[in-house]
Amino acid sequence: METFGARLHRAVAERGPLCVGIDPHPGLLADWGLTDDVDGLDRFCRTVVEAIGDRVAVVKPQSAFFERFGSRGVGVLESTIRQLRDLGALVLLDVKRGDIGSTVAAYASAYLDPSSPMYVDAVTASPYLGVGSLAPMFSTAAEHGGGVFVLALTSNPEGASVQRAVGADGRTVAQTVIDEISQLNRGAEPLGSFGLVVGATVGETGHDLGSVNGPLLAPGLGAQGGTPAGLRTVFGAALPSVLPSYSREVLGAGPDPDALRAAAERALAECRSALDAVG
Ligand SMILES: O=c1ccn([C@@H]2O[C@H](COP(=O)(O)O)[C@@H](O)[C@H]2O)c(=O)[nH]1
Repeated sequence: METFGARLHRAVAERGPLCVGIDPHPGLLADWGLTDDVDGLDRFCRTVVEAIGDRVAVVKPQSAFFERFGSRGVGVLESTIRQLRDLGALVLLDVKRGDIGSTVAAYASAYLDPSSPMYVDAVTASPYLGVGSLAPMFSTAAEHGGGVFVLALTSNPEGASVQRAVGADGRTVAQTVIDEISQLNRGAEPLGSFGLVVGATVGETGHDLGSVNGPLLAPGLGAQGGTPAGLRTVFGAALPSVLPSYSREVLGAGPDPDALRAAAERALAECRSALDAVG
């Protein structure tokens, strides 16, 4: 079985280093001339899938925007996931789950077990009940070729007060997360399956991201003010492992599928040149 790290490495080689988020904000539904209901949600997602599902390496639906419509919204999420996977995109569900280990095991079955209706290639996870509490996600992901992206230094300004807090051993919370994920990825080739989330907005991190040997998801580009040029400052020598992620910046170009495609292509070109400028 091919690991998530290997599948991601191949997808990025074939389609380029870009993740596009599906975040159907009420304002975007309105801008697209859609109703703020399940039909509008479904139309929005089908348009995004049609425009980019066969060309973007990773697509990241934001679960919150589906959950707000209850079970029918979750139904749209399930069918969006299926359509994206059929078109060859890797699906990273942004759901930021975390809990005590026995409950994390249930989340792992929900998202990372291929027999689940909500099965995706990877999920985002929150480490604030302890990275060790996420162990069932890591083991289920490893068993089925899935991936987990753990929050380390998030793109929002409020994150720093928790993530940069210093523990008894002198390391920040973020560095503890970085170290534990690096340990999980040790020796993996061509890339580990366990990633980190590090916002494109955080500036120079003062943290060691060089030994992670896994993907570094960089949200916060575009709408939150992060820029491709700024990625070098944030990631330094770890730049080759970065997976830049845009949602509103690309989605705002819709509803015309050609315009959405063009926005994704523009984002990819800018990220490629920023990432290629290493060294
Ligand atoms: O640190 C983080 C972690 C996750 N996100 C999520 O990414 C998108 C960003 O959307 P934009 O429209 O590109 O701002 C959204 O789903 C967030 O929940 C993040 O922004 N920062």
